[in-house]
Amino acid sequence: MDPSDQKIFTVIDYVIFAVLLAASMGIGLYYALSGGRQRTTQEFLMADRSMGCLPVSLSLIASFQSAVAIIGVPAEIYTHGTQYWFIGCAYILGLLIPAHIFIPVFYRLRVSSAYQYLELRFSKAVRICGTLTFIFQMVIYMGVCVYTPAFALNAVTGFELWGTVLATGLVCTLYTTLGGLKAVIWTDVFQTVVMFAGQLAVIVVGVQKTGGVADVWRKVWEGNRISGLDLNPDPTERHTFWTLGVGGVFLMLSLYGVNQAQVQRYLSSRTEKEAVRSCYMVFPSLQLALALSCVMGLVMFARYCGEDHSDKLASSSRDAMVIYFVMDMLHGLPGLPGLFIACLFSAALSTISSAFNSLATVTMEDLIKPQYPAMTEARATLLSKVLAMSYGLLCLAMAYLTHLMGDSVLQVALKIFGMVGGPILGLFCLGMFFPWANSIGALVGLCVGLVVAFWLGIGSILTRSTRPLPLECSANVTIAIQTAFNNITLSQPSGLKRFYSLSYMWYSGFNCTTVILIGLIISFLTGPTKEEDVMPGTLYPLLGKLFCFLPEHLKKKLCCVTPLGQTLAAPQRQPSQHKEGNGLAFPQEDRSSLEERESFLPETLVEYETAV
Ligand SMILES: O=C(O)CCCC[C@@H]1SC[C@@H]2NC(=O)N[C@@H]21
Ligand code: NA
Repeated sequence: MDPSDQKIFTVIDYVIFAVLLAASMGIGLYYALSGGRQRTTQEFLMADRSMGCLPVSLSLIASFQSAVAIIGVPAEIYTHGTQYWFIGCAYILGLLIPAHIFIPVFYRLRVSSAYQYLELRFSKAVRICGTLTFIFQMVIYMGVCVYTPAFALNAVTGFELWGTVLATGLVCTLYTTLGGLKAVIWTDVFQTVVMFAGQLAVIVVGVQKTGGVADVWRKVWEGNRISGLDLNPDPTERHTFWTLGVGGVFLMLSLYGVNQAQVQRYLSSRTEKEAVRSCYMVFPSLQLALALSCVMGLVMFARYCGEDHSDKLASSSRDAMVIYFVMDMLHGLPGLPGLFIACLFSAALSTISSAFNSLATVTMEDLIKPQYPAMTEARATLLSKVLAMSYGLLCLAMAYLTHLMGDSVLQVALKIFGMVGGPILGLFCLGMFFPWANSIGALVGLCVGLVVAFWLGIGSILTRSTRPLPLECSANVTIAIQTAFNNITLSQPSGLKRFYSLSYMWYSGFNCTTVILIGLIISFLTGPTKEEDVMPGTLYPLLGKLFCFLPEHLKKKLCCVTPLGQTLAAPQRQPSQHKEGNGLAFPQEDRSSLEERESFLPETLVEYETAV
């Protein structure tokens, strides 16, 4: 079946796609005209901190589950087998650590942007560098997210490419600009449901058309697509339990721990407990999303293994082959191709809108407001909307740049997170877990971390070649080819080549560690910070918890838990400066939330608060 010539999309398919765009617009308009009508930045950027854990948890998933995962993961499973599924093991620590370390610290500082933390802990310069790094990361990532669905569809179905990119970009910019974070979160909820429905439809139809579950299982098993637990410790091995299960934890922390898009959702929760609960609720839904995309890849393999389809897709990549598979399964079933298109664009829209909104937030809170503190709410909100619009247009330009990247889109996205998200994670860990770290150490650490990350990333693009598994699905052929492959002992790269061949799944962990090490070394060289000079509430006594077996005097030196009774030197700030939202001082809190904070913050902080 060559889909490009057959009429795939009936009217109903276009209607379903149009309904998705209209529904998203409708939610955007609803929040533009209801509630506070998006008149304050607290509402536009923080949803009035009024959200419940269900919408927040679905929105957390939608933010980093885009068309890249919907297309890239099945392509990954089809090509390399189910090893990638072990990334699910990283979701355990990857969500527990944000829930019990990052969320409490951010929530109790009541900041609007994660990068305000960097000023409280270090200095304004560190905050600005962190913000600019985040903007860089999200703009590139948005480009990949806009481009992926449009390119893949165009390659297979002739679906109008730039018209789609424009329609997606404009609809998304509009409802994000009109409805603010409330609209983004509720459209994310709707779009996540559509995303799951679309993938489920493809799996059900695909299994049915490939001869049923037993047949599919036999083919993927004999096709050597069910990967065992690969405990190979070699860090240059692309996908093993270690690179995915452990390296993936750092990837998850860079996204669900310190990425502004997720931090903003945690901070938009009604209470800290709601925020922690929403983080817990991400786990089952994320596992479901991972399972759906992996099973889709297995069904696709079962359908095509042994047949040679490369002629039909000579030009396009494995990614486009996923769309070919979907259209091959769904054509002739009116409405289902449209449902999958809606699923693809739901995945893209929910990620892009989260990126727009978080970019507008940090630009306002971290770059503009501190320069113009006297700006009125009305002007600040208007400016936030203009920013959301301009980031929308910028991402369309980035979409074109994506055209030039080589790898599979999943690999491109994960490399971006590793190369840029890793150093940012390192910066926050340096601040939260190491009281001695000072601003110079943080700045130099971040810069060196980014330079090394890009040196490694670009080096790997220039030297990398992944070895796909053979596409045969009869056991003996596959094993024969497999052993032949293994017998070609690839000359083990040495020195710099070995450095370049580090698995991209280790980028987050490697770059995070670089920032921490360099940051600590420079801090010690330039005079480490004394723990009493550190702003209370910006440290988490991780070392104290890790080394709880140490004797008390050693622990005191190591882990910054200020013993009870010593009141901290109250930072030289007048109570009048306690302004909500600028994050530069602790806002006056009513007793209730103060009690809530008691459980976590070093006791002395409570004394400090009551003393002030
Ligand atoms: O889908 C994307 O846009 C990016 C690819 C997935 C990003 C990471 S992988 C681990 C975690 N699980 C997800 O579904 N997304 C993030
Ligand atoms: Na998404």
